Amino acid sequence: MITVTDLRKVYRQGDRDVTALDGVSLSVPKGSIHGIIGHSGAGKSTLVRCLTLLDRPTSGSVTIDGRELTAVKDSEIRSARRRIGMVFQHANLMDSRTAAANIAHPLELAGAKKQVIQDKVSDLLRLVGLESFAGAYPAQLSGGQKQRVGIARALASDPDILLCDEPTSALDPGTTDDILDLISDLSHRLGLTVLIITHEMNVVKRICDSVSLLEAGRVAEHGPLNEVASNLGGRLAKALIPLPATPLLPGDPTGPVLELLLTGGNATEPVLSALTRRFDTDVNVLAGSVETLAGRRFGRLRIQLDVHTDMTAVTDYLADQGVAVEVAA
Ligand SMILES: Nc1ncnc2c1ncn2[C@@H]1O[C@H](COP(=O)(O)OP(=O)(O)OP(=O)(O)O)[C@@H](O)[C@H]1O
Repeated sequence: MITVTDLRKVYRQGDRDVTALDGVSLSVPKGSIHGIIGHSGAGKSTLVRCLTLLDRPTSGSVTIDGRELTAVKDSEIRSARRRIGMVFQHANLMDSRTAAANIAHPLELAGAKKQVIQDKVSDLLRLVGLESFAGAYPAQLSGGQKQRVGIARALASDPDILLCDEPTSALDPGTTDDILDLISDLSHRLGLTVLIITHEMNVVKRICDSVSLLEAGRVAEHGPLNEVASNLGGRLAKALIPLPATPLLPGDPTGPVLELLLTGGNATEPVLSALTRRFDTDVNVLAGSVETLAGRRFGRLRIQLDVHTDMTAVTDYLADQGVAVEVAA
């Protein structure tokens, strides 16, 4: 379990202070996958540096499985870091070492015995699906295979958590999905707690159990995926279930426009035809999107109704049906 409480990091730049993290709190239950999403400059790299003790936070605390990281003495930093497996955007492998020797490296540094290293490395190669690539050099591996070696190396010291910093940003979409599925599978099989830092919503959609939106050093929204996706007005919901813009063109009808969010059961129910029958109104679908997130279906619709429709009655009816409604225009 990872618990971050009121973490602040202020950098001194010339004669002014830059607040990179402004009271970040988050909690990631053991064995789950939490995504941190944010634009450039939001504070993601600073958070990674504070979590890996590359930077000391100005205030606040970080605990991993109950152990306070921020209290670790400088002399204990190296052993504390071994509890955190790091996966980066680029695998940063040593070109002169084979895949197996790259994975062995942290074990050698920790002084493990030769036989222990050999056994562990072959287990790890199997775990990441690279049994037949033990002797391959990085130049002979694809981007996805290199990332698999990087993941195996991160797991070599049996870490309590896996911290992935933009692990798929340099990969093509198919390889991205393979690597994300591998991380998800490892988390489930090993009971590994994973924190994944990304600017790609696809990463959150595919494997995260929960997510935090980082903005200007603060957590703007957070929660389990199905909770944030159910919040019609939320930015995470808009990003998780995006709708294309539908600007009005000359000659378009001018009736009221509604945005609807259908979750769980009602995402598959014929809400629109019920609406048409009940209110004797035409429904014009302007945009729609259906996503399956955390095993649940979410539908988002932008619809336009007949200009004479009783909007209060419609919104009341939809709310009764458990459909979240926002009047867009
Ligand atoms: N060493 C530093 N000294 C001064 N300011 C810094 C330092 N590191 C980061 N910052 C500032 O802190 C803020 C957050 O930066 P950070 O690199 O953590 O964002 P980020 O979300 O990782 O962005 P990106 O996705 O572009 O890497 C920015 O305003 C940045 O200029």
